[in-house]
Order: sequence, then structure tokens, then C-alpha cells
Amino acid sequence: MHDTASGAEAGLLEVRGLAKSFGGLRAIDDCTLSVRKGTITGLIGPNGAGKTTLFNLITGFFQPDAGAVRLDGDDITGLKPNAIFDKGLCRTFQTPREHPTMSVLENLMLVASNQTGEQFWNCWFRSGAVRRQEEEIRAKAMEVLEFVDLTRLADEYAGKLSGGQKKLLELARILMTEPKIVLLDEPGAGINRTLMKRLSENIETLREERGITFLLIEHDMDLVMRLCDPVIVMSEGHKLMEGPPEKVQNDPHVLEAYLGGQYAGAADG
Ligand SMILES: Nc1ncnc2c1ncn2[C@@H]1O[C@H](COP(=O)(O)OP(=O)(O)OP(=O)(O)O)[C@@H](O)[C@H]1O
Repeated sequence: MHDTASGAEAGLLEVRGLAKSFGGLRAIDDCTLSVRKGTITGLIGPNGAGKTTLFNLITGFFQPDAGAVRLDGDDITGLKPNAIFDKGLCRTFQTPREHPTMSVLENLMLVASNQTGEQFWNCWFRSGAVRRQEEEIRAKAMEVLEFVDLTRLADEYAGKLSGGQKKLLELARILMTEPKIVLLDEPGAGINRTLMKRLSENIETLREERGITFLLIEHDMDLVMRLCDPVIVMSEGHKLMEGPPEKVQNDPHVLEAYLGGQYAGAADG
């Protein structure tokens, strides 16, 4: 299969010949793909195609057996997750990872304080400069909460939020930094239509107004069709095809990959 994107310019994110096995299973197998700057690129494929493993490799949570990942021309292969995050490649997880016993606001402030290396939470003496910086971080956190419409929950324990609100909080935490590209792992899973609409509007606004690029894994085809262009289809650990959503949706090879996956799943189960 061929890449339908023009492909002439280098992508913001470039994956080349990536491989990762678990025991005898090749979860990622010679995977090459590219995410162009300023796009909301969808990553779809049947269960077990390797999408989450690919995210884990790109973001440094897994080490690849072979291949390379480049961000904006920089080789980031094998760097630790924090180093990759600091370079502007951020992610969310299928299951949100909030700090449940901290407030929503504190969850956001913690991201910024981790980045500046300040020990806000166990400082005995706070200089004026540190205090001013904390105030700036608080103001930024409130601005971000306003953007994702969680202001009224600023003082609520993060653990008490609904599944959908936790997804918005994950996005908010990322917005405390200056990301170049955001990887979203199933942002639509388990959230109601209203929150889903808000989340997709937020993603579009961030792309348009802040120039943030997105790569998102999603099983909800309505969301993919509405939000993503191009769409990359993964199957058996590598890219099967790439194209505009309507083309991908009607491609017989894509249908075959999904049906094949379902048959294999039925045989396993
Ligand atoms: N840590 C691991 N140890 C062993 N096998 C793993 C591990 N992580 C993933 N796998 C296997 O690698 C393959 C790819 O899994 P992965 O979760 O990346 O697929 P996926 O496309 O994200 O699937 P889904 O859509 O169901 O989330 C699967 O066969 C899975 O069982």
C-alpha cells in the first residue's frame, strides 16, 4: 500500500523502521510513518494492531528493538519520557493518570512546578520571586481550566471527577506546557457526547490558534471522520495505509484488516 499524503516535506514527527517484540510477538514490525505539522492525524486499526505500543515507543515508555523516532529533526529515540516531554512531545493515556488526592488546580500547578524544578510543596521559606512565580503558574492554571471548562471544579479532588472530566484534565495538564505535538490515546473512550464535543472543539482550537499538532488513537469512527485528516491505518504492527478519512473508511484493505482482526480474536477467545 502507498502513502497518499504528498510526503515531500519531512514530518514534525518521523517514525522510521521501528520494531518492538514481546517474547515471540512482533507488536511493532518495521513501522514507518510521519505526522505533518499542523495536522490532526488519526491513528486507527483493529485491536492488537500495535497503536498503544507505538505511542509507548514514541514517548520513551518502551525502548525500541530497532528503528528511530525524530521530533522536528531531533533524534529522540531511546530518550527517557521526561526528556521527550520537555522537548514538546506530550501524551495522554487511555486511563487518565491524575493525582486523585490533589485538587484539580493543584494537578495543573504541579506540572509547571515540576518543569521549573521548584519545590513548592515542601518549601519552608518562600522568597518573593518564588511566590511571584507561583502566582503566575496559578493564573496560567486558571486560564487553562477556563479553556477546558473545568473552572467550577478547580478545588475539587481530581479523583472525584467523572471519566470525561478526567480526560479534559489530562488535556489541561498538557496545556500547562508548550507542546509541539500531543499524542492522545482514545480521547473519546468512555465519555459522553457533550464532553466529546467539547474535547474535539478544544483540539481544533488548539491546532488553529496555537499551532499544536495532534496524533490520536481512536476507535470512535464518528470522531475520527469529523476531526482527523489524514488518517493512518495500522495493522500487524505497521502502517497499512494513509489518506483522507472518507478514502480510508471505504478502502477494502482496511475493512479486511478489521474483519481479519475480529476473526482472529474470535478464534483466540
Ligand atoms: N507489555 C506488553 N507485554 C506483552 N505483550 C504486549 C505488551 N503490550 C502490548 N502487547 C501486545 O502487543 C500487541 C499490540 O498491542 P497494542 O496494545 O499496542 O495494540 P492496540 O492497537 O493499541 O490495541 P487496542 O486497540 O486494543 O488498544 C498485542 O498483541 C498486545 O497483546
